[in-house]
Amino acid sequence: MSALIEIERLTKRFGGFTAVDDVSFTVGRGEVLGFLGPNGAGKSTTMRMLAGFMPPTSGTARICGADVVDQPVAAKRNLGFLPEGAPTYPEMTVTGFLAFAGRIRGFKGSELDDRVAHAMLLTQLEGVRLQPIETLSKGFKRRVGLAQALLHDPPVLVLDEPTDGLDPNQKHEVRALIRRMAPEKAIIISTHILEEVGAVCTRAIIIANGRVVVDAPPSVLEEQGRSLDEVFRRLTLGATAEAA
Ligand SMILES: Nc1ncnc2c1ncn2[C@@H]1O[C@H](COP(=O)(O)OP(=O)(O)OP(=O)(O)O)[C@@H](O)[C@H]1O
Repeated sequence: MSALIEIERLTKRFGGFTAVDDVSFTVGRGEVLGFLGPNGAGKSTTMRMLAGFMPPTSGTARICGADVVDQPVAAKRNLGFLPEGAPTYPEMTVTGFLAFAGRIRGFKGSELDDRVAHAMLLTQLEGVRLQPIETLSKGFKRRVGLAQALLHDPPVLVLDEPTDGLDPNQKHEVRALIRRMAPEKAIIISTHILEEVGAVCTRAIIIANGRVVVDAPPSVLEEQGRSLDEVFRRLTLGATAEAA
């Protein structure tokens, strides 16, 4: 079976600046891809294009075979996307926002209630279910975004820094949740926490200046006698200095 995520020669230019430069890779079911790179490397821009939030300058992205530009509804049906930052609609309560997201996905009645309750259970949000999102701490806001991404149990998850702002216990919980879901899904997570890659990822891609510089399982990178931290610095320090 073909890969659930297919990115081919994806490129994004902002004026004369190339943020994502000819990036190609695929992710199959059962893979958790760690997407790494220094600040400004192009991770969020790549994820936004894959999620259909930003049109590419050139190249294509497909989710379960559906092109994110030409077949956006089919692509989004199979995608859960956690963008950077906090969920929109800050004045909504947690359940209000998740029910709204569920209705947009076409759920109603008891199925909608069940999906909202299950997503809150997975992300441990029951204690704040009636609180407006704007009054939540950063970590809880992050978990609301994650609950929204999981609501329809999609086969593809694209999670931009899913553990950003979480306390150590919650980081542990979210990593365990990703590992539990992994066999059935294709998952991309971006992170700056290199230990997270060893903990949850089956594969790591490092990008620098918008280009892929490494694509390998974390164990292979570490087998070369270097820690992932060393590999990261060796491959990206030059790139950052060049860009500066
Ligand atoms: N809408 C935009 N207009 C102009 N430049 C942009 C826009 N969005 C992103 N960029 C630039 O593209 C580059 C890549 O940004 P991106 O947010 O994808 O990086 P990142 O790898 O996710 O970084 P970080 O680790 O800091 O989140 C940066 O130089 C950024 O300033």
